Amino acid sequence: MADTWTKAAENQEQQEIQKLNENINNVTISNDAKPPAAVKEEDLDEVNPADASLLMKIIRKGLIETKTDLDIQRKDPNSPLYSVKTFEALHLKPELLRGVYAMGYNNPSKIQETALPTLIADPPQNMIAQSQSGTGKTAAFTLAMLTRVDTAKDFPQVLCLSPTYELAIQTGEVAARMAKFCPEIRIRYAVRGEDIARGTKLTDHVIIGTPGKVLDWSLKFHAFDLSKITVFVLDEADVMIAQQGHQDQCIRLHKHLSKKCQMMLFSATYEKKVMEFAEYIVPSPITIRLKKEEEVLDNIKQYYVRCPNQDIKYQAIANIYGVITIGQAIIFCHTRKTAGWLASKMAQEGHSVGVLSGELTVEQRLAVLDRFREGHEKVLITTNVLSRGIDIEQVNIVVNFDLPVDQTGRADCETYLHRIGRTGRFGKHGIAINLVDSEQSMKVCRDIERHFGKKIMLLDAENSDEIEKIGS
Ligand SMILES: Nc1ncnc2c1ncn2[C@@H]1O[C@H](COP(=O)(O)OP(=O)(O)OP(=O)(O)O)[C@@H](O)[C@H]1O
Repeated sequence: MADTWTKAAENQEQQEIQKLNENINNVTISNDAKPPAAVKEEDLDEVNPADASLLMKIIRKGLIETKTDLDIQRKDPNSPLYSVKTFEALHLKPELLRGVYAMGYNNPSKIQETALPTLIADPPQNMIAQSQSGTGKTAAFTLAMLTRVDTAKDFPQVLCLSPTYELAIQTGEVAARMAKFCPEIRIRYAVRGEDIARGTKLTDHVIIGTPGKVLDWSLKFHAFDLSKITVFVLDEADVMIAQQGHQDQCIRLHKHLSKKCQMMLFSATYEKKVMEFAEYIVPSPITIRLKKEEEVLDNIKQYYVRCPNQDIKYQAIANIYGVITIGQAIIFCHTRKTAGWLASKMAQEGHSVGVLSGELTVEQRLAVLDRFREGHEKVLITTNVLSRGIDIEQVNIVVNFDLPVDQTGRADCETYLHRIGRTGRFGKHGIAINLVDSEQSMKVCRDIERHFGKKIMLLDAENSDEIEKIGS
C-alpha cells in the first residue's frame, strides 16, 4: 500500500516537474540569451542605483574579474593553476597538442602538468589523483586516454566511467574535441538511451559511460571484452568506489580487467576511508593528494545568510535572481519536492528558471542542461544529481537553498565542496551563498567551515566593513 502511494506521489511529482519544464520552455527567452562573459570591472558602472541593494553590491563586488587574475594565479606556486611547463613539454602526440590548442588552452594546470607525464609514460602506472574542482582533471585523464589508443586495433581499449549520464556526455564531448585531429579514434557512449543489438561486437576504441550500461554491454551482451581494456578511468572516483549502487557495479567491472590494465582515479574529494580503499584496489598507485585546507578554492567566496523563515529564504533567492544580469546561478535543494516548489514559485512570478532533478528522463535532463548552458535561463534549480563535475563556465553563483546533509542530518562536506565547485571554474571568481534557516543548519554550516578550515562569512547588509572586504 505504502509503495503504491509512494509510486503515485512520485508519478504526480514527475508530471508536475515535466509540466513545469514545458512551461519554462515556453517562457519568452530574454534578450541576454547568450552565455554572458565573465564579469568585468566596468560592469559595475552599469549598476542602476535604484535597484542596487547592498546585497546586490556585495555580490557584484565579489564577482569582479580582473584581466590579470588568471596570469597571477598561474605564477602563484600555491595556486592549482600554477604551471611551470608548457603543453609541448608534456610530450603529447602532435595531433593531441593541436586539439589542446584548438580548445584554447595555453598552459597546463598543476594537475595536468603533474599527472600527464606519468600517465602517458611507459611502463603504464596506476594513479589516484585529487585536484580541486574546475582545475582541469577531465583534460588530464582524457589526454592520457587518447594517448593510449592504438587505432590499429578495432576493439574497445579505453573505458571511462562517470557517475551520471550528463557527466559521461560532457566527458565524451571533451574527448571528441581533444581528438579533433585524430579522426581515426572512435569514441562511443555507453549511457541510457544508447542501445546495441545482441551479438554486436563494438569496434570503437574508447567507451565512456555509466557503470550500469557498461556492465550490460560487457558482461551481459559481450559486446566488448573487459580483459582487453588497457586503460580504466574512474571520474569522480570517490563516489564510484564508495557509494552503494555504483560501488557494486564498478567492483564487478574491475574484477574482469587484466592485471596489466592501467587504472586512473580522479576526484576533487577523497574521504580518508575511501582513499584507503582506493589504494587497496589499485595496485601500486602514484598518489596525488591535497591537504584539507587546499581543497576549497580561494577564488570561491563563501557566505551564509540568515533566513528565519521560508518566505525570507525565498526573498533571498528573488534578490539574488535580481542581481544576476551577468552570469548564471545554480541553486541546490535537498529534495526534488523543494526544487519543484521553488521553481514553480519563481516561474509564477515571471522569473525564467530551469529545474533539473533525478526523476526526469535522461533526454529531458540533457535538454534542461543544454538550455541552461546556452544561457536561456539564468538560474538552474537542482538537487545533488548535478553537484558533481558539470562544467558551465558562466556560473558565478551557487546557492545552497538547503545545506547538504547526510542521512543522519550531519554536514555532507564532500557534497558541499562539489556543489560550490560548480562556480569558480578554472580560476574564475565565484560566490557560494548558504541559506541558513535554523540552529541545526547553522551548526551544519559551522561544521563545514571547520572541516575545510575556510571562513564562511555572514552576508549581512548592515555590516559595511565586511562589504568593503569583499572583492578586495
Ligand atoms: N589548461 C587549461 N587551460 C584553460 N582552460 C582549461 C585548461 N584545462 C581545463 N580547462 C577548462 O577548465 C574548466 C574546468 O575543467 P574540468 O571540467 O576538467 O575540471 P575538473 O577538475 O574536472 O572539475 P570537477 O572537479 O568539477 O569535475 C573547463 O571549462 C575546461 O575547459
